[in-house]
Amino acid sequence: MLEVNQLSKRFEGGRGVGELNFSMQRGEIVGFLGPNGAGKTTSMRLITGYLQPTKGQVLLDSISVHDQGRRVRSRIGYLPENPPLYHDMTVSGYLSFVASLRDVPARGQKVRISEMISRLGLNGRERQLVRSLSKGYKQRLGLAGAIIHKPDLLVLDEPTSGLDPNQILEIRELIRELGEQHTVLLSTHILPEVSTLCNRVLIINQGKLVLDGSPDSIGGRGDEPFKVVVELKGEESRIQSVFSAWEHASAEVLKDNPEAEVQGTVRLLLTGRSGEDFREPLFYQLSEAGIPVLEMKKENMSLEQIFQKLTTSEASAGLAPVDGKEAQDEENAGHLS
Ligand SMILES: Nc1ncnc2c1ncn2[C@@H]1O[C@H](COP(=O)(O)OP(=O)(O)OP(=O)(O)O)[C@@H](O)[C@H]1O
Repeated sequence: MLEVNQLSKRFEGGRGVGELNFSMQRGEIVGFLGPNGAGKTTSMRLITGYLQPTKGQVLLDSISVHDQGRRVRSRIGYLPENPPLYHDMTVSGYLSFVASLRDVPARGQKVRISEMISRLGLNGRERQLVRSLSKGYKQRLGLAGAIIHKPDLLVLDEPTSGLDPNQILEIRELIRELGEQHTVLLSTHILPEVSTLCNRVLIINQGKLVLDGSPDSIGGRGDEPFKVVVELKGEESRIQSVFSAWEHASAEVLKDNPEAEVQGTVRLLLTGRSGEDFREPLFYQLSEAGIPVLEMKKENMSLEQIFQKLTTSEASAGLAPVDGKEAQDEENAGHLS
């Protein structure tokens, strides 16, 4: 549905975004992550046609967002980080203003506005001035304005930023619902938000895309050693001897359970080679040695760990492709040349 090809924007000082390549299928909710200044807002403004690229193109169902602006933009809804709300308007006044701006046919406007009001939980606030709305309700109103023209693609720039925990949950729930009818690209700093809402994650760092994958698959990236944590019953010295020369993995005793000695249990972290799942030989090794297994768990890197790894100074060095998609040219990492 959305194709982003070689999309670049160069600002003075070499900042901006460089050669972004990714596509989105209808119905996906894609999380767009990156540290401050990585290029999320710039990318979103390029994708929505609010900013002209220095190079590259954005196609919505094969139509260029930049060449056929008005025609394509009517199919995109954009909620900027600070939605431009007019504070002296009422809630319904604002929605009717946006509806006209977005070419919602005059005949259907009233119905559409009342649909938006009930869909976004703004009932009872129709005549309230925008300036007197709480931040959470302003965000709801911004979202209502972004979808009033029934866009296919919804682009949300940090939609939960500055909200309190209850408002965050409410807006997240709304986004989840919107994701049932719209394709959503969503930038955020809140990593659990991505895990709970999105079926795909893009990570951008210093203007470059450094990861593209599903939240589940990126935890088990192919370039990481295969790791398993086991909880075993028995004496530590005997358990260690079982693994002292084991061919599949090295073992390290974890001292994270103060009750372990009293319980007569040992927790081990086993680290093997990347891509080699040794759980089956592990089972036979332990059963041969007569050591009961209380728990066995494959260790995946958390999204937080991956984010940190990809966006710190050694960012993007040695990245493996995820979900068959190559991370972008590592030589280009850093500021754009
Ligand atoms: N209009 C502009 N003129 C010059 N430089 C700009 C402009 N807009 C953005 N930049 C620079 O481009 C880079 C990317 O900025 P951008 O706002 O896209 O990052 P971001 O990932 O959205 O950051 P944040 O999470 O802090 O909102 C930054 O280095 C920023 O200073």
